[in-house]
Amino acid sequence: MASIKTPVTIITGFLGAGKTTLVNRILTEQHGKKFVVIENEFGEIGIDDGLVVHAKEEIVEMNNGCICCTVRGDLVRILTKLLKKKKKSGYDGIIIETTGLADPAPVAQTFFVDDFLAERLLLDAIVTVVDAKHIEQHLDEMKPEGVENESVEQIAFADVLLLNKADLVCEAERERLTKRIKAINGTTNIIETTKCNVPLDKVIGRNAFSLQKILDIDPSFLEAEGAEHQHDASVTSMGFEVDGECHFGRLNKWLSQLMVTQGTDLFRSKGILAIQGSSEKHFFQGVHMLLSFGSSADGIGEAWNAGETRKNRLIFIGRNLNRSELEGKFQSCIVSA
Ligand SMILES: Nc1nc2c(ncn2[C@@H]2O[C@H](COP(=O)(O)OP(=O)(O)OP(=O)(O)O)[C@@H](O)[C@H]2O)c(=O)[nH]1
Repeated sequence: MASIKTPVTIITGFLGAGKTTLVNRILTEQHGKKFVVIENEFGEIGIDDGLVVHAKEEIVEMNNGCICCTVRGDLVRILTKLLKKKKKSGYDGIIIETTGLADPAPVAQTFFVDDFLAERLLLDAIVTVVDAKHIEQHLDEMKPEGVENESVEQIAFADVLLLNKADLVCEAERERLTKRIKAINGTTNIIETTKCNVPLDKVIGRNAFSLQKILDIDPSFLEAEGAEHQHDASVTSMGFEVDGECHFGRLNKWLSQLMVTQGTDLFRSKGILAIQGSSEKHFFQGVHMLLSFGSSADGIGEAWNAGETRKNRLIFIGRNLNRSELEGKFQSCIVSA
């Protein structure tokens, strides 16, 4: 007897575009559905678990590599495990948030080349979130020989595309960008958003993924070991964990300076922080030169538990980053006990 397949939505988009913002929207909106979210982060340590809203939904972290290459085996294992406990956990769908540097094609391929998964899962749509303020500089990047431009791939494979951060650009820029996006992907449905404010039925339950469309873009899509995906080695991720509480004034000054002096090369920065005198978990979010702060008091993540060791986790992704300098500067924001 044929059983109904479980829908899967892939949320992709370049670093800082608004993927987690969209996941948070899906997890908080009243839609009566339960989702399992698989979060994949680029780098040695994960931050996003602390940046998703505190929800009943299950969040599965994959932090030891990029979902489109090194940890694809892990993805198959996680999905297989989730399917085996579906009856018990009773979720309606699965959402996969890729890293900002992922090529979505190999992730999508997982649902066609693994027989067990192909029989039970339906790839509903690839939803690409685009940062209207910063995308052009990434589309324009010249990549080394054999390395794909991830931001182009993410747009090319989009079934639904959110042109996000509409608040940061004027209408003329949005029109220019829309033309550029259509030149890469003429069939995607483009929705302009601010903070991914989109009705959920525009992104979930779309049944929009078309295998034929993908085969037109990439004829080797179904070949199990299709074209090897290569990341741009000049883009690196630096993550570190530091115990203790930080001085907000010093931290703010350092990060603000960093965004100004290195904002072009610093694609993404984020961190979960313990701030002196506060029981909330604080976070910062940087996308190039834009920096913002927030805390668990805003409903993102949870406050520190009584007795929990105060630990700061930070990630910086970009080019020409100096680990010891970043770590040293952060250490100088720590208040001695
Ligand atoms: N001004 C503005 N900021 C936004 C918008 N959407 C998201 N942001 C902010 O952009 C930053 C990055 O958003 P995230 O949702 O974490 O982006 P992401 O794509 O998940 O980032 P990575 O997973 O690190 O690649 C956060 O500070 C968001 O609050 C928007 O529409 N307008």
